[in-house]
Amino acid sequence: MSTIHPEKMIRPKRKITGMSAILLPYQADGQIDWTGFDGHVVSTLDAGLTPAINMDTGYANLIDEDTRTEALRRTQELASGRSYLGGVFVGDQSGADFNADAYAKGIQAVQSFGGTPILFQSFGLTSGSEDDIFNAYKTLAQHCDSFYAFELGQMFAPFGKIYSLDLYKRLMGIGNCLGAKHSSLDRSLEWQRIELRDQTRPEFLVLTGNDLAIDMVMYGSDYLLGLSTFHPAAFAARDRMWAEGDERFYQLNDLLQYLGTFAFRDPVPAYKHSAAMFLKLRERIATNQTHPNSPTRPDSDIEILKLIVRDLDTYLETL
Ligand SMILES: CC(=O)N[C@H]1[C@H]([C@H](O)[C@H](O)CO)O[C@](O)(C(=O)O)C[C@@H]1O
Repeated sequence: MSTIHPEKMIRPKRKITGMSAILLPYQADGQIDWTGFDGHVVSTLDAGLTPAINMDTGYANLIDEDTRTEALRRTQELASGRSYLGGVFVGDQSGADFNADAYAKGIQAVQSFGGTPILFQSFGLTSGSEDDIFNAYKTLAQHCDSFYAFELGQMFAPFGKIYSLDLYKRLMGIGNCLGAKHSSLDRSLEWQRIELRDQTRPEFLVLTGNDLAIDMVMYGSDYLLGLSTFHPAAFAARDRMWAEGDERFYQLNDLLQYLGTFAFRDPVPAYKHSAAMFLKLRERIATNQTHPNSPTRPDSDIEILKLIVRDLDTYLETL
């Protein structure tokens, strides 16, 4: 039996840290829409959220080195001193050894543009024993000023791994590891992490990646979501309401959750097309095109997303 009592964990008026995975938009001719990217990074920063670039929403596993670097260069300039996260993705194959050099290179690239690295898992990072995994993070931590870890369920990526609580505790003991994104879609596992964090290192950020349970912030999670890229200002407004004890938090959260449940339905990776459709409807980007190798949604989604845009706009106007 679990010892977790979620009802006792609710943390009213907590200040939420919001991080948002930035969508990489495309033009009709298949080129990257850098103007749309810039605008989106700026509106995320201006809303008060921390942009996370070169994440899954930025097609981390599909883009080339030059694109990754260009995203970093632009974000550094736009952030002008404000903090942002850059994904460090190491593509390898099942059975591969841990490639510390490839991680170090990615970390160095993010840091050279003033970003904070968030380390994607890889086969090489997650396939060994818990001691091996811990030692790998210890090695990588030496290359970082500070960094974030990332746990990903296997339904998302074959190299993903959700760690034992014991290993999670050891990772929290790495001083310059500021937090970890948790993407298991399992509330219990996330509550366990929050509880452990509260007991051992209260300032460590448990960043929910659960777009199907965005209310995890009520219990002590912060977030690094793909969903918040659809409407950074709405997320920021919701977070402020929680911090102020404003009961309107709940209705805004409900609207955003409806969007999340729709956009992150099976097949989940097509959420990037949903995001592009939504941002296009909101006239934030020029097209709803995705990376050519990314799965798509049917056009019939657009009518539903239009209703959600309308409901959100109507609600935000009443505030
Ligand atoms: C449910 C979940 O974890 N969603 C997250 C996804 C998946 O982790 C990723 O699609 C797996 O490949 O990644 C993000 O979009 C991202 O980092 O860009 C954030 C989003 O909150």
